[in-house]
Amino acid sequence: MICVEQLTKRYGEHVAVDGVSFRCEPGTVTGFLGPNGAGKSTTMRMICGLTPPTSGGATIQGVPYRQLANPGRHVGVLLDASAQHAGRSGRETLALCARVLDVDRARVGELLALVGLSGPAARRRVGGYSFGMRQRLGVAQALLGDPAVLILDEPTSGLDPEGVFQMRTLLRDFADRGGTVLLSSHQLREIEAVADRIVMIAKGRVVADGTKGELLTAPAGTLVAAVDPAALHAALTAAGLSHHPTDPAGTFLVDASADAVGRAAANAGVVLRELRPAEHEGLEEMFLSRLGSTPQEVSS
Ligand SMILES: Nc1ncnc2c1ncn2[C@@H]1O[C@H](COP(=O)(O)OP(=O)(O)OP(=O)(O)O)[C@@H](O)[C@H]1O
Repeated sequence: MICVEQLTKRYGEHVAVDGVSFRCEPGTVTGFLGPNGAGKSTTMRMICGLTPPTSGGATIQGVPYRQLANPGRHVGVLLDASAQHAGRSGRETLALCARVLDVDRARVGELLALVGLSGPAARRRVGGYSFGMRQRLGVAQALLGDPAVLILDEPTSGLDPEGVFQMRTLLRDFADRGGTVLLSSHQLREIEAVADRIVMIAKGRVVADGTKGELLTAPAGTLVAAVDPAALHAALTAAGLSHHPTDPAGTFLVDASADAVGRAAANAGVVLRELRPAEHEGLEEMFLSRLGSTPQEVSS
């Protein structure tokens, strides 16, 4: 469990994070979204005790990060994949980390395999790794202490499509086994695919916080279009089905099931060219609508 209470960070006059509160529960993946400069990394750094908050606080498993004994056994953190010693191999990096965390060295090989870095890649120096390989190593490092909580800042950036899929599976499995995941990303499709909850911030403030079901509202009803929109309108009216046009081409959103709409059209002899359940608002639409219609300036 991660609890964030009224976290605030000021840099001089600039408020980078402004009274941010949210919770991440065991068994869930929380997607942490926001435009560039919104304050995601600063929030995560404060949760992990790397940046002192101006006010407010955060706990992991009920305790501030800095008070956790051997924190890597409780929380796995990936904030900056490039912050690894360039002269060590991937295997050496994890082996050293295993000693520090006092975990079984056998886990090193297991985790290298899990993130797709076994074999020759494990023996190469990290300085020669691509950014995606460093991300993979960083995730392996975060998992090494078998923590109950993961805090990952953009772990899928730089990953190839297979890596993105593996990461999604890995995080889903981790949460399904009772783990708590806080994950920031700009890849909205990834967040939509893996997250149970969404916390979105803009200009340092929370602008959305809820389950995917709560935030990505599904308009009830059916979308229907006919070769003759006027005839369809008449058929829906005759059947007593409430409806309104959604585009100039004559597609209607009907407040009824597809069965009922199809029957009304068939009874009136109306030829349909489209009949489907209305789709929910996607994460991209939610993201843009929460930012407002005007283009955002990057916070400076
Ligand atoms: N050490 C610092 N000194 C001064 N300002 C800072 C510092 N760290 C961050 N900021 C400012 O705080 C704001 C939030 O930055 P942060 O890196 O947390 O945003 P972010 O949401 O992670 O952005 P991105 O998606 O681009 O990574 C920005 O305006 C940034 O310039």
